[in-house]
Amino acid sequence: MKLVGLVGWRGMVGSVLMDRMVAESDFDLIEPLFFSTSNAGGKAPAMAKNETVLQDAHDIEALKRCDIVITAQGGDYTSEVYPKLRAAGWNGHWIDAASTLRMDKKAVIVLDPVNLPVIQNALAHGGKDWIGGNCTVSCMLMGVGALYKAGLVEWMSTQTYQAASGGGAQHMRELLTQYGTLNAEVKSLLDDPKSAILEIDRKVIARQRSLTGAETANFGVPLGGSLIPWIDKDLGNGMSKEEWKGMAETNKILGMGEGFNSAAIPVDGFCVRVGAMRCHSQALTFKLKKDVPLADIEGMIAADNAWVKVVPNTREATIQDLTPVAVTGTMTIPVGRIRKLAMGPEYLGAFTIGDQLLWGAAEPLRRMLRILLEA
Ligand SMILES: NC(=O)C1=CN([C@@H]2O[C@H](COP(=O)(O)OP(=O)(O)OC[C@H]3O[C@@H](n4cnc5c(N)ncnc54)[C@H](OP(=O)(O)O)[C@@H]3O)[C@@H](O)[C@H]2O)C=CC1
Ligand SMILES: N[C@@H](CC(=O)OP(=O)(O)O)C(=O)O
Repeated sequence: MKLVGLVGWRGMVGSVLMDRMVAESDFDLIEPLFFSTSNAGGKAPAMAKNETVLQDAHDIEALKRCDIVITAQGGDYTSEVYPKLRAAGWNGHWIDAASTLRMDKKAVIVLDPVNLPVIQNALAHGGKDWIGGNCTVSCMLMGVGALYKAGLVEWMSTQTYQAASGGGAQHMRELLTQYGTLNAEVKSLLDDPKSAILEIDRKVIARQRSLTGAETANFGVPLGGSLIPWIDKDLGNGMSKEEWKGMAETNKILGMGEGFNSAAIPVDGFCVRVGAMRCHSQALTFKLKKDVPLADIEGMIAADNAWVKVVPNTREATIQDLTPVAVTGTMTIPVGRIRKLAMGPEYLGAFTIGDQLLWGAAEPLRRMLRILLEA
């Protein structure tokens, strides 16, 4: 059995990964070796078999024992440990949730329902670095990858509605705490059906504007009852790094190079943080290369993979099935609001949602592990 090192397994992404690995009986196929950055020598979790002691995640010799390392520990860990491990001559497979290595020429961004041929080609050529994509990009391609595979997309514009979980566990806590704070501010007025709504509104905005310090430590500004139209670093050219990833990673996943060559498909738009918990939603506008009947488009999308689900473009189906509340904790990727836009028959609109901890982070890694075990 392959010795598989697991790093970052108790974090938020790592815990979702562990749950999925248990659900899919992946531990039956591997000898797991659990690592920790904070508790080396401690007891490994229940999934451990023969190796029941937590290893030091910075111990290169311990990592070198592994045939495969799968990490959701974060980018700083990858930046520090990966080069040392390779420099020490380790030739194993590195599967990583962090963005650090994504655009490295040797690395493949893994999303096998979309790019299995790219993965297989890299495997055949000795590829060893398998990196999970940006959550927004992965969830989008799980939904509408069919249109790209069919060569139909001239360009795509995205408007995202990204959940607090994308920032990490502390961001989710901060959002909920803010909601609680705002509710407490107007509780007595809410309890009184005769109170004036504009009085409630005035108190809420005053409290939102007075949120400071620990109350906004993670997002920097209030998110509860608001939104933040900037995610990740400022690239200095008017674009956020999250927006840059849309084009760069989409093209790389599809095997079209690093994303900004002349053959690349333009993908651009605005990435916005909203007060959802762990589902990223996005409104998509496509310019197709030709006019394709709507029924054909829906059929193509529905047939693309086992998880995508076309939601009829009706009010009732949309509000029931096309929301973060409906999708959270599920593997389903609904795609709805599919319709031709007023700009012309080649212009297509759609709306899609994905659990950013499942298809957006953990699941592509787990499936890459399976591909390696079955290779
Ligand atoms: N959050 C997201 O949406 C996405 C994240 N990623 C990547 O995954 C990385 C990890 O993200 P995420 O899982 O959110 O990070 P977490 O902060 O939840 O976990 C990272 C590590 O923090 C340590 N840790 C310290 N305190 C705790 C605690 N109380 N509970 C659990 N773990 C704790 C653990 O390391 P140890 O056990 O060694 O102490 C853990 O592995 C990110 O940095 C990013 O690179 C990728 C896609 C999406
Ligand atoms: N940036 C994403 C989360 C994330 O971790 O992305 P990446 O894996 O590209 O760093 C968000 O905030 O929603």
